[in-house]
This record gives sequence, structure tokens and C-alpha cells, in this order.
Amino acid sequence: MAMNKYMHPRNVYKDPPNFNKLATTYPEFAGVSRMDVTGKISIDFKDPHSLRILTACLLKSDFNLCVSIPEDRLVPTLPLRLNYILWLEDLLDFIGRMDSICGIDIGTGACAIYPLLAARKNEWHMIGTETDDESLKKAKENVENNKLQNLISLSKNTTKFTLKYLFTEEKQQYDFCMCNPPFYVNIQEVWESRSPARPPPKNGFTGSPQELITEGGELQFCRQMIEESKKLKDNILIFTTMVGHKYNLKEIVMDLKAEGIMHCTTEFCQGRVTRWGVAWTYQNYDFTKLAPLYDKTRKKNNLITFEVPKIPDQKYTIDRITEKLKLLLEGLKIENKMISKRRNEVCLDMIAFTNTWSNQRRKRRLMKRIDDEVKKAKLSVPEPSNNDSTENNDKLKESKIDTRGNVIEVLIAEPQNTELSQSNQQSERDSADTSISSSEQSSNKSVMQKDKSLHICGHNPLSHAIIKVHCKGDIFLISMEYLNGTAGKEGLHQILQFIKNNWK
Ligand SMILES: C[S@@+](CC[C@H](N)C(=O)[O-])C[C@H]1O[C@@H](n2cnc3c(N)ncnc32)[C@H](O)[C@@H]1O
Repeated sequence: MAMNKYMHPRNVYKDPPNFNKLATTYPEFAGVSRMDVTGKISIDFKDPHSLRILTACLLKSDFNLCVSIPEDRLVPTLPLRLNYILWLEDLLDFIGRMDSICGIDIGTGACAIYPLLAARKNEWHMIGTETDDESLKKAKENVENNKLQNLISLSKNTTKFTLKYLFTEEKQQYDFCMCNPPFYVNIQEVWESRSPARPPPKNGFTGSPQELITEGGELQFCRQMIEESKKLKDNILIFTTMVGHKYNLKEIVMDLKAEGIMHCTTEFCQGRVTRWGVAWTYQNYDFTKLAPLYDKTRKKNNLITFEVPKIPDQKYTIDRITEKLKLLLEGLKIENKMISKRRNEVCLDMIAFTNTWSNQRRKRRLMKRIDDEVKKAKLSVPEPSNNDSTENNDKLKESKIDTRGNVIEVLIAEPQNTELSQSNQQSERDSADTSISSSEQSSNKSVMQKDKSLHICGHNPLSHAIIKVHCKGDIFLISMEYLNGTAGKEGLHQILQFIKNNWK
């Protein structure tokens, strides 16, 4: 879902930039753009080079910033970065700070994107910190090229800390700190991070290991910031950070709550990407009174929850419940994949292509009857000769149950067109109707579908959901969040009912 409508209300990129204008103004942009038959200009968002040029041209045209983005470094997505700056403006406005604003950007990166935007747009004084020498060198060049050294200073962090090392004098005070930490623990997490439940991002992937990966991931990074902030209570009025994963946001908010630290959160939306912002303070600012950016909540509550019944002699843990749940799902041929595993919570992504959970007994009886009839029919039907195969094929009908549990008719034919039969077999496998696949495999016959909906259904999931195994005290819960699927929420309720009925 495009989230642009949830961008910060003052974000200039709420309405997409005018690519035609960019192409006529910047030859380098024209070089990476293409025009369709309607005259509309677009670029390949999956190509990092095109993204780099787009970002550089937007920085020039909208902020009069000349930024060189190195090929081997992150291409900062401008609307998202701007969301963060605009949220900081709101927070500063809320605490009544207007003039001579001073901020710290932890991990400024090769573009020093936040200091450059903050300085050019609002004339804020910024310190940008960086651990990576190469990025720091490039960041310095970018600041100098824009003649913003009077507002921006950059500093190398040679320590393991995020903030503490910057404060040598007790009286040093800043209005805020900001941070876009490396999100991931390791390279595997980079690739596995995106839930398969979500559509792929439109933009290509950019970034170097040092920009993406940090020991313990963003959670440890943010926890370190919170820990250090306790010693810098009066040195920084508002501490903020961006968070890349929602499950980490929850942990961070829980930590802040547990410590009784005043905090608030926000969403940064752009295209298909959502990030979150967390702010906390030790000053007397009541963030609970901050006006929300949007009138109403965005998401409908699609959650259904099941309390796992206590069974004598069975000691539950999150792992054991997950194991049992996975067995039940696998028994139903429901594909599932672990998305995240935390102390008290496991999240699975599940996709069902075939209704294997409702009317099981009726289906088994029906299948047996069909099987018997097919066997009888095979005995009585003569082998087709080469020239009358079509006619005979018409007689060889077999009933099957489609993905919605309806009986449909299919034709059984000898394999003549290998390509066709192979692709049909593949469709069958895709549709994953296992109740009949065993008899098909043994019969060495290709199945030509009369009802094309089976093939289509095979690609459109019947039910797609996120399952969360979690606990509240000693109560264990299985929650399912409906995402999509032709069986609708009712289908998910049926799966949950099956799990309840078979939880032994
Ligand atoms: C995700 S990148 C963000 C870059 C830039 N701020 C942006 O938003 O495009 C994170 C940056 O933090 C830097 N970094 C990691 N740990 C750091 C630390 N302890 N102090 C300062 N910078 C750090 C990395 O080298 C990297 O450039």
C-alpha cells in the first residue's frame, strides 16, 4: 500500500516530484529517466544509480544543496529523512524552542543528510558524528561544498559510545539528538528482515555493511543510547532515534515505560516503507499532549486471539507452543515461515493455498468415493488410440475438490504435449491440493483442468496472515492478524477453529 498520504503533513514530497521538470532542468536526470507513450517520465527505482541521481537532483532543486552520494554508500531517501526533520520541528515547537537550535546527528553518513537539511532549511546548528572514516571524509566534502561549515561540524567517534564521549563539560547543552542507526545484526538479517507478507519495496537496495549492520542491531544501539541518556539528562533536552523494525520499537517503548521515562513515538511513511521515530526526555515536557499527525488510526484491527488451554502434564513455553502450532499448520499444508523470535514472542508468516481445514471428514469420504469410481472407470474404459484421444479424453472425467472446497470436474488424458502437461502438473503442485496429489502421482497421468479457477486460486492465497505466539504472565496466546486471501477473515477464523479443535 502506498503510504504517501501518511507522510508528515508538511512534507513537500506528499505530492510526487515533477519528473518532467527535473528531466528538463538536470541533464543527468534526463539520462536515467524514460518517457512512456503518454509522455510521463519515470525512472527505474530498483537501480541504485538512478536513485542516486534522483536524490541529488531533488536536493539541488528543493533545498539548493549540492550533494555527492558515493556509489558504495547508502542513498538517503529524501522524503523519509524530511519526515524526521519535520517531526523534530514539531517537538521543538511543542517545548517552545525556536531560536539558536543545536542538535546532534549520531551516525551522519557520507551525505551528512540530516545536518545539511537541518542547516539549510532551518539554520539549526548541527554536530554530525561518524565512526566510518570514508563516510566522514565524504560528509566533510559535502558540508564544505555547500559552505555550511558555520552551522555544521563533523566529529569522528572512536569510542563504543553513541553520545557520552561528546560531553566533556557539564554545561554543554543541545536541544535534541537524532539518529538513524544501522538496523541489522548481520547480513542474513538484512535479507530476511522484510516480512514475506509485505510487497517488496519499490526502491533498490543500497548501503555498505557499516551503514546497515551493528553488533546487536538497532535494538542494542538504541538501548545504548537510552542508557547513556540517563547520564545526560540535562545536556540534551529531547533524545530521539529512528527505528527500522516495529518489533524493536515495541521493545524500546517497553524499556522506556519500565524506566518511567516520558516518551512518544511517530511513524515515518514513504511509499511502501514505514519507519518509526521515538523521542524521550527527562525534562518536564508532557509528550502525551502532543497533537497526533493524523486524525484517525490507520489500521483496522484484524487480530483474532486464542488462549492456549492448559493441559495437565504439559508445561508450555513459547518454543513448545510454536513447535506444536507449526506441526498443525504443516499437517494442513499451510506454508509458514518464522519472521521474528524474541524473548516472549514468536511471529510466523503463514500462507494457505488450499482449504484443508474445513469439512475434513466429508472431504475424505468424498475423495474415497471418487477414487473408487475412477478405479472402476479405468477398468471399463478402453485404451485411447492415437486418433480418438480427444473423444476418449472427454469421457475420462475426474472430480476434484478445489481450493474453496467445491467439487470441480477435470479431464484425465495421456501425456501428449509434454510441455503443457508439465506446466499443468506444476500448477497442480502450486495449488497444493494434497488430498488428491498422491493418487495423481501414482497414476502417471497428466491432469488438464477444465476449471481454470483452480490454477488461479493456486497463486492467489486463500488465507495469508501473521501468527503471533506470545504470553501474558502464565497465559499463552496465539494471535492471528489477517492480511489478505480469497477466504477472507472467515477463512482465518476457520483455521483458528481447526487449531483449537486439534490442540491436544
Ligand atoms: C544507517 S547509516 C545512517 C546514515 C545517515 N544518517 C542517513 O540517515 O542516511 C548509520 C551510520 O551510523 C554510523 N555509525 C555506526 N555506529 C556509530 C556510532 N557509535 N557513532 C557514530 N556513528 C556510528 C555508520 O557508520 C553509518 O554511517
